[in-house]
Amino acid sequence: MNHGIALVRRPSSRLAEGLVTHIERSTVDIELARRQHDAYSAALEGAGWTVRDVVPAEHCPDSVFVEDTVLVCGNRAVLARSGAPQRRPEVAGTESAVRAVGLDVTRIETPGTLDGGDVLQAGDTVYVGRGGRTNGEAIRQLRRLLPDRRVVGVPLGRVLHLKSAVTALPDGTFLTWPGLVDTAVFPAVRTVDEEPGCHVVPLGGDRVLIAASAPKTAALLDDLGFTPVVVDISEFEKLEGCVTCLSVLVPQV
Ligand SMILES: NC(=O)NCCC[C@H](N)C(=O)O
Repeated sequence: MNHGIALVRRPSSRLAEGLVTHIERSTVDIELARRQHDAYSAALEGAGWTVRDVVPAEHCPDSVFVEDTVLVCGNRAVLARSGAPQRRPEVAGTESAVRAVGLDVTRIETPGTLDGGDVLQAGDTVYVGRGGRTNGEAIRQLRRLLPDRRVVGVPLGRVLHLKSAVTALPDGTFLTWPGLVDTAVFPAVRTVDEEPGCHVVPLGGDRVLIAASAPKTAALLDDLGFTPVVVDISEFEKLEGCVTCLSVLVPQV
């Protein structure tokens, strides 16, 4: 079964210089990161996604976190404008990739700032984290760009992105880690026991991508009737990355 296209972007050899905001910097093993990225891509292929590489951006240390550069909603791609100015050059390569896929392209314009990691879609609702990378102006712009969606702003606490704190399961429930975000706006919240456990990517059917650093949550998902697809992304976690941020899924419509 082919679920659609998964955009990924190979790590820059400058990955270790990536931004860290809420955690201590630790040493990144670039060779291990490359192997983990290959395994991540293979996991997507194995779950029925056609993996396409966005042209690498060697001069951008954080470019592997391709999710932050674009929001894909149906046949539309909204190019992001990061609240971290050093990440803005990453968008050009993503623009070429989403145009090649045939998506209709718009963009967040100045003074709006938005990272794709702040956007969580569930049904017709688009939750947008308001924090260090995404501002109210971008949320306003998204409402105009996605008139058929309900756009809900969510104030963030001490966390990089909305999807660092909450993600959605295919059954309509939300996984969260306590204290990072006001969960009152989300229906059917499940609190997990480990921080990386609140980062999941539904891959189609009952498969759910989750990091190896969240074994208790992987067991919970299995117990709830999902099939966890486990990937080790330790080198990306050292830069505040999680399973969501290493790809952009473009489901077949
Ligand atoms: N969506 C994501 O979770 N992105 C992770 C981005 C990590 C990167 N070091 C950054 O601070 O921008």
